This record gives sequence, C-alpha cells and structure tokens, in this order.
Amino acid sequence: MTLAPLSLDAVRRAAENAGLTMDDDELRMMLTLGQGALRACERLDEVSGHQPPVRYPRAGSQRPDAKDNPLNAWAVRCDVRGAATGRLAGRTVALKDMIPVAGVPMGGGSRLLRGHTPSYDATIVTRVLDDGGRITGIGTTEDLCLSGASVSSADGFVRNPWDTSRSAGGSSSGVAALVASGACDIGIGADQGGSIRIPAAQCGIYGLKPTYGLVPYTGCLPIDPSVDHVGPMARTARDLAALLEVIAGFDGGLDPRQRSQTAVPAYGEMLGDSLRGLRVGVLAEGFTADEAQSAVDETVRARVALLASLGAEIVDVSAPLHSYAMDIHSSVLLQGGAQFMLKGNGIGLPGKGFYDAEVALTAARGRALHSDLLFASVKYAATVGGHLWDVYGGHYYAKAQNLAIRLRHQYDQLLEDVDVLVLPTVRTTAPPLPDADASVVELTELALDPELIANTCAFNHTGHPALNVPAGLVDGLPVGMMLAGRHGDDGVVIRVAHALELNHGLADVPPGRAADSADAPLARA
Ligand SMILES: NC(=O)c1ccccc1
Repeated sequence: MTLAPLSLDAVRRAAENAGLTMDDDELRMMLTLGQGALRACERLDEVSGHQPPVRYPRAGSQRPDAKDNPLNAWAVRCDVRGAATGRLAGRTVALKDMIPVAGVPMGGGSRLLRGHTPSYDATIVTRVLDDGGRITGIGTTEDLCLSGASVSSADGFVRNPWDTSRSAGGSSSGVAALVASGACDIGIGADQGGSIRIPAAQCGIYGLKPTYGLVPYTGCLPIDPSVDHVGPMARTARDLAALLEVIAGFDGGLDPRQRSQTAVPAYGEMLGDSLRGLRVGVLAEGFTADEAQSAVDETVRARVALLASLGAEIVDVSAPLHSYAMDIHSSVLLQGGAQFMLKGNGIGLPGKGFYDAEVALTAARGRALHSDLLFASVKYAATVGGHLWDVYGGHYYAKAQNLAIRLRHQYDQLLEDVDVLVLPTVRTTAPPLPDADASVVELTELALDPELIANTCAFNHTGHPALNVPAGLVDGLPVGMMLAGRHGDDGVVIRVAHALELNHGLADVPPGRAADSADAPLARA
C-alpha cells in the first residue's frame, strides 16, 4: 500500500499520544529518523513474507437462506473438499467463525471484521483437508468470542437444537448446534474461558479444550495468547479422538503458544472399554452449594458412579484456589482482550510466529468505523479492561497470571494421585433466549453470566486438557460433565469418555436427529 508521508504535525501528535514533551528540534530529529522507518515499510511491501499455503480448490461461499439455517448456526456455507483419503475421509466439518479459510468470509461474529476474507488456510484447516475432511461451512460465533450464551453475534441468536427457544451456549455456539443437530459430522471450536465446553455441554456433545499449545492456534483470531485454545467438537468420543489426532502437533514455530515438539499420540488407539486402575478425583469446589441447582450436580454424580462401575476408583479431592479462577479469568480476559485483541487489532501477540497482516488492517479499520456496533461484552473489555491496565499498569493482569501458576500447581498436585478430575462443566442448563427486542442489559447478563464459566475458565489459565462429556438430561436439556487431565494426557480424558459412552449408551439425541451408529452401545444405562 502507499504510506502517508510523515509530517512534523503527525510526529507531534504521536509524541503527545506517547505522553512525551518534545521541542521542535527533537520533533525534527524524529521526523528525519522516521524517513528510514517508512522506507523499511516500503521495502516490506516489495517482498512477501511467510504465508500459509492454500492447497485445495474452493468454489464460492454464501450466507444461507433462513429456511436452510433453522438454528442460525451457519454463518457461511462453503464446500472445500480435501484429500480423497485420510483419517477424516468423507467427514463433513464446520469451523468456528474465527478460523481462517482462504476465500471464505471470516467475521469473528462481529462488526469489527465485517467484509474480511482471509487469503490463507489456518494450519488446522490444512491438516483437516490433508486428512480427507470436507469443510461445509462456518459456524456462527459470539461477538469476538466474548459470550457464554448465544445472544451476541452480529449474525444473530443461535438456537439450541434441544429446544429452539433456548441458548446454544457460547462462544462456539454455531459449531456446537451444527454438530449436535447433525448438520455436519464434526467441528472445530475455540476456547478462551469455556467457549468449546459451554456450548458442548448445553448442546449435548463432546468438546475438548486440549492441553495448552497442543493444537496450533496459528492464524485464528486471538483474545489473549495465554488462554487461547482451539479444539475438536464431535458427537462421539471416537470422532473427537480422530479429529484431535489430525489437528494436534507442532507447526514449525508459527504459533508462539506452542513450546513443545513432542509427537502426537494415536488417540484413537488409546480407546478401550475398561477403566480398571484409573483414579478419578471428584473436585469439591466444582460443585455448587446452592440447592436450587442440585439437579445438574446429581446428574454428574450419577455419571461418576458409572465410572466406578467400569473399574475406576473414585476419591474426593479439593483445590481451594479453584474458587479464584473467575477472578483470574476476569483480569486476564478483560485486560488481555483489551490489549492483545482490541488495541492489538488481533495481532498483539508476543513472540515469534505467523502474524495475520491483513486482519490487522481490517480490525484497525473496524475499530475506527464500527466500535459503537460491537456487543456490550466487547465494549466492557475495551473500557474496563483498558481502564484497569492504564490505571494500574497491568499490575492486576500480572497478579492474575501469577496466581494462575499456583492454581496450575494445585491441580498438578492432585493429578499426581488421580488420573482425572471431574466436575460439572456448567452448573446450569441452557437458559431461554430473550425476546428479539430484549434490552442490552438483559443480553449482557446472559452473555457474561458467571455461572457459565465458573468451572471451565480455570483450565484455560492452567492449560490442562478439559473435555465436556454429555452426562444426561435435566428437564429434557443436556448436562455436561468435565474431565480434566494432566498436561499432555488428552488421550486419557478421551479414553474415559469413550469407555463411558461404550458401556452406558450414546449421548442422548436432540429431537429430529437419528442416533449415530458408529459407536453402538454395549448396554443402555
Ligand atoms: N471465549 C471464551 O471462552 C468465553 C466464554 C464465556 C464468556 C466469555 C468468553
């Protein structure tokens, strides 16, 4: 692009913005030095940097008609066919609307990125296509992923397939509703505080927030690099294992979140029907003290009893810092979201790796033009998160990060004795969607309801793998059980889920969808 020439006035404004008092001599020196910096930018426009490859041809994409989108769960339809063979051959895949697919609009559920079309495929997209997957569309996401209920997307409410008057959960609302309703086979979501597991729990499917850094986040829209995860969503534990196997693993240093190059296990081969020798810790702080919500707790405890029937040993455990997870989460998401996602225009990441140069331009433009059209939860991060960082200099962001290290150690200590921790994923079932003319206050209370993330957010900050497992129904609505494991033990939590599924029946099925046959139950619970 053509850079605007640097003027003395521009330098003076920049100095003011940086809180600097400069006399004219100093300003003129900056102007002179600045010519070199501009020339460097021009030279960067002459060459191309690393760009992830686009390997498979793709036709057009379009927003579906309302009649073909009953849950409003598709943001965009497309059809990108990958390799003819592979571990996902013939499987249809939906991706959350913040995972770039070349040539397919990516909106982030937000006015911020309106009109943006990526020119490259994310690493996880290439991996899905290389292994035979067929991407049939993009799932609606909440506005910049900042909502646990399906009420905030610029594309409108997403409806829960179990009861279309209810929330699908968030922020991977569309993918969860699509997978649960059978509109696609599998999907990939993103989770910075529970955004895979909350909608998975409330739509009755499997959803894994993998070990931090296991699956490359490369190219996907961040909130804060310390909590960003992408992961698989599926109707069976076996499908989930297959998808994880395909998307996990080091991508050559493009994602600064990845610190290890360890080989990816064959998760599918770790599955079995016995849990003999497994030790399960029931995390006391994960269960509510409130009698009114005890139906969810009881449903989860009933599933835990089934684990025992498969040979697992059940013990009660406690992590007192678990109750601080929400406070860590509040500081990191609001301030990190303000710094990295918003001020950083989606590329404010520390460290080496691939940066989406185009999304930076789109987001900066979107912030200048459309900030007033963002959902209130995004405005909350921008205002209060920005305020906290400015006034306290990031002190409380740093304190939150440091407490997260202690929280991790507390779970690690428990996980020396037990193999998995178990707790309800969300302590409530899906709430009703408000009327279309509901107030912003009402929508925002739903989106940011602390009940939704009280349990899930802890593991974003500690990095442990955490999986939602469908655990039964309360008043006809799905309830999820969360299994958390040691760092790198994603295969263990999936194995536990699979054994349960195999011995005690498939997840219940929402109205209008036939049961899967892939993992036929041995016996009904
Ligand atoms: N992105 C998230 O995981 C999230 C979930 C719920 C509320 C806010 C953020």
